[in-house]
Amino acid sequence: MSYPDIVLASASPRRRELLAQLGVSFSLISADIDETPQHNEAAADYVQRLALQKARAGQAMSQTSLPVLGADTVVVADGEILGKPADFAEFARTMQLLSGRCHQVMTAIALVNAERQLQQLVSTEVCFRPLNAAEIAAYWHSGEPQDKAGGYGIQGLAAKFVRRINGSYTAVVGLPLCETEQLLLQWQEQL
Ligand SMILES: Cc1cn([C@H]2C[C@H](O)[C@@H](COP(=O)(O)OP(=O)(O)OP(=O)(O)O)O2)c(=O)[nH]c1=O
Repeated sequence: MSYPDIVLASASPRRRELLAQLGVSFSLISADIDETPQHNEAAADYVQRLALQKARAGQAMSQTSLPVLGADTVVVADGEILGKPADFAEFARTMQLLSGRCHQVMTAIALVNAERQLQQLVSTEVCFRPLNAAEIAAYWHSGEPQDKAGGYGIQGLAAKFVRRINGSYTAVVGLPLCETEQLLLQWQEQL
């Protein structure tokens, strides 16, 4: 079965590259939404709400009848949502939380048009070796952490911090390819 043509509602170069790996034909739209968590919002609810909001915003902006794909990724440690670090202090605190232990990376995807919506949540465990203050500072100055959830990129310099993962590597990078393909096929089947 072939995939539908879609619109990817994302400004993330990682998501663009990952989606291209599937061989899906897609156009891009950048949907800016308010990413503030609601009071006491659980991480799984938050990440699913944002993926859906991105897809809906992309759909409204492009006014397309094609399915629009939105995604959101957060790092979760001790139930706390760790988004993109605003400054070095926040980043250093995040790295201290992640150092020498395992955390969850949650990525939600949503595929929508005016009539339908499909959603999926993917949770992956990532385990870091212990990090020292000097390497945390050096990593910040590399420029890699600033635009990434949890302040790290598993596909980049932070690969050396990762002892093991249990789950979907592509979900950690920002778009779970196995589940995205299944969602696209499910969309086609239901037509
Ligand atoms: C944990 C982790 C996150 N990330 C990235 C994936 C996402 O791009 C980003 C999480 O921020 P998001 O808010 O999910 O996405 P985004 O703002 O980059 O893009 P858009 O909303 O336009 O789709 O962090 C990595 O690249 N590698 C990693 O190991």
